[in-house]
Amino acid sequence: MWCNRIILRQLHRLNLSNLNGTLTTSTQRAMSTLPRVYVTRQIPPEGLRILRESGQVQFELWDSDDVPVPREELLKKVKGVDGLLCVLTEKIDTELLETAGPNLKVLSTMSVGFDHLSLEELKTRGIRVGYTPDVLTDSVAELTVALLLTTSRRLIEATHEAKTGGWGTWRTLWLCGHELANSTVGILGLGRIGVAIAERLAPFKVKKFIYTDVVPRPELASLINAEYVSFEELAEQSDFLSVCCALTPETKEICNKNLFSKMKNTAIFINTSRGGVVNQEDLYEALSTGQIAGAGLDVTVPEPLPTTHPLFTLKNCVILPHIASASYSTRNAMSSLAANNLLRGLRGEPMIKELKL
Ligand SMILES: O=CC(=O)O
Repeated sequence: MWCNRIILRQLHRLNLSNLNGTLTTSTQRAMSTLPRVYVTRQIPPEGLRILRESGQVQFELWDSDDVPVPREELLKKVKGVDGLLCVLTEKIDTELLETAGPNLKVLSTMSVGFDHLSLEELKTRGIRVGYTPDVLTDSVAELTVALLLTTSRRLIEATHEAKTGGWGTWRTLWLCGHELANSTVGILGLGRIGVAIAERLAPFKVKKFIYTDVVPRPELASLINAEYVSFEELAEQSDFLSVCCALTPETKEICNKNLFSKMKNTAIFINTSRGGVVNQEDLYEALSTGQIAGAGLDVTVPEPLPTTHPLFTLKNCVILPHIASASYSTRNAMSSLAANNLLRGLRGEPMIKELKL
């Protein structure tokens, strides 16, 4: 047994597809009894190393980071697997779970968001779900601050002007934006990320933090001295409104005409959660008519947003390609956590970060 484990670790380090036919029968037999796992993306190296060296699973991988696994291929590969490690581009729905069959007991997503998962279906089937909160909080908060400043101080417009000859003499009101000092910052959905954003914004001399959520979150709010307000008050009072809530049926398109029409016309709207919380037609209307001053979006519907989308025509809309957690250290941490969640789940142990279904 001990010997088999060592051999298996070594084999997993190698590309097994090149070894077919050279494995001894007993090793092949030992391997075929290991839980089968499908990994839907070439995840960062740390997570793959953990899976390989565990000696606990046999896994197949969609070996690309540039192209998501085609749905048809995914459905083929999940048949009979015991575990699945996915990213946010894969829809884990009834069809997929049905195709996977009853062996599937553990799903691990390399994301903090879980709107790509049919939680009800997973619960009904007794499938445990791991995800990757916390390890990305710093990275997402940092990017949110960067996006907020880029949008409010019009940095994209400014570099464009400098590069393309629009930079004439120094002008008194040219490219003026809105500053954080003495402002009110509103947070829609106060969780770990909202707190981390506020902590980073506070040194910019923000006057007041306000937030709204389904219920008050006094413990988190006390960390940043934030006041609980209604949704309407959040809209009316915020100079900067940062969306940090999860996408659920309740929050779908919650940022719509109703919200934008109540906002100040000097306000900046920032979304680093999910594109689905925003009605993009209403946002376009609000931005193009000057109802609000600007928007910074790291997330859209769909992703990628077609380059012909009207939002791309607006100077006061900064759009990033969903990169909030994209730092090397964070993506490796997410990959490790996803791999460890999966392995623990398959061992029947509590995961490091498990969703309560
Ligand atoms: O959007 C990123 C994530 O959910 O991890």
